[in-house]
Formats: sequence, C-alpha cells, structure tokens
Amino acid sequence: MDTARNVLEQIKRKLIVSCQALPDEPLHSPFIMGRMARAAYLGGASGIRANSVEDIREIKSKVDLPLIGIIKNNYPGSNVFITPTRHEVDELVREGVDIIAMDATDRIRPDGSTIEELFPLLRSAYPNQLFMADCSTYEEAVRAAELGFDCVGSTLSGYTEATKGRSLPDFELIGRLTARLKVPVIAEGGISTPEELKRLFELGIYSAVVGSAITRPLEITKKFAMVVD
Ligand SMILES: CC(=O)N[C@H](C=O)[C@@H](O)[C@H](O)[C@H](O)COP(=O)(O)O
Repeated sequence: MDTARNVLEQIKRKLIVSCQALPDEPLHSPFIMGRMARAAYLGGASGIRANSVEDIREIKSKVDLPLIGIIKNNYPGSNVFITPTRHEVDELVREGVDIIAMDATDRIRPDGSTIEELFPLLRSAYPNQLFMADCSTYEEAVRAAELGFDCVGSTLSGYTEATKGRSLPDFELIGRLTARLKVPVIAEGGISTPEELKRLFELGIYSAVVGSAITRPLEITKKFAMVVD
C-alpha cells in the first residue's frame, strides 16, 4: 500500500471500477472478481472498489491499483449494510486496503451507534487509514467531512428512505457537494454512460466509481432485453 497522500493523488480525476457480486449474483466468486479487476485495469481503471476479504485478496493478486474496500453485512434490525460496524472495519484494516468505505448516513447502525459516535473511535484507532463516507444526502456528506472522513461519496443516494426514487446519477447532490466541500467528492451510484461520467467531472468531482454498467452483465443484459421483449 502507498501512503495516504499518494493514493489520493493516484485516483485524482480518474475512474475507479467497482467489482462486486453478492452471494445471490451469478458472478459471485473471488476468482471472477479478480479477473474483472484485471480487465478493468487493462481498460484504463485507476482504482478498484471491492467487497469482502476474499475478493479483495484475490484482486490484490491480479492488479496493483489503489483499492477501496468494503464489507457488506446485513444485521437484523438495521438497514446499514456497507461496513456497518467496527468489526468490519477491523477486518479491512487487518487485510489492508488503501481506503475503507463505510455507510455514513444518519441511520442507526446495527450496534445502536450513529456515525458521529462511531467514527471518532475509528479515527483514533487508525489515524493513518483513509476513510470514504458513503452518503445519501448533502447534510450527511457535510457532516462526514466535519467528522474527518478523507473523502465523501454519493454512493447511497437513492438507497435510503429519505432518497428513495431519486434519479441517478444524482447530479444535483453531487453538484452541491463539489461546490461546498474541500474534501474530495467521489461520484458513485448509477453512472451508466461515459457521457454521464464526463458531465460529473465537469461538475468538479475528484473521481468516480462505476460498477454495474461495467461489471454486472446480468444488469447490462436486462437493459438490452427490455427493448426486445
Ligand atoms: C447501494 C449499494 O449497495 N452500492 C454498492 C456499493 O458498494 C454497490 O453495489 C454498487 O455497485 C456501487 O456503489 C457502484 O454503483 P453502480 O453499480 O450503480 O455503478
């Protein structure tokens, strides 16, 4: 892993590709995610976002790119599932990823804490670790920057009660964030075309994560099949 500053430099104005497949998806397999990451690298990606220690380990053996790591975990009684507790953060630190992304919404986490309560503990335990805040609203992202997150993402817009039904990518949210925040704003969620990506860079984003449009063939197939059926 490179130094924190170096990592942020490496992803500046660059494309990050998310290589993820959950257990209920047909491509669920560390082997396949490793090859996806390799293809993304050869295609010009400058960073990878990945879920789970198994996938991350395999991806590291296939590409040497900055890695945003998450662990998705569903706990009963909470809707927070992207790196929801200290436990997943500890696992990611042990494995070693350049940036740990975690839910930074205003929702109560599975252990009953808020991000305001949890994040300061993580920051003091891991002062040199970069953290990305996966947010759904403007207020959450501003709060995350105040809390000391190193970068903020629009990852969860459209996926929380407050933002259900928002059209993605969330240009409006992202534009407001780039206008206001000093920390890097990473556009993520629903970026479907190179034209959308270009428009987001024109809005001043630091970098962008594209997932499904590149690495989820089931979803891509659906879009084509829809016009045929
Ligand atoms: C909401 C949620 O679970 N988002 C996840 C976050 O890691 C991934 O499933 C997305 O694929 C990723 O954010 C990239 O977004 P898109 O696949 O739309 O380009």
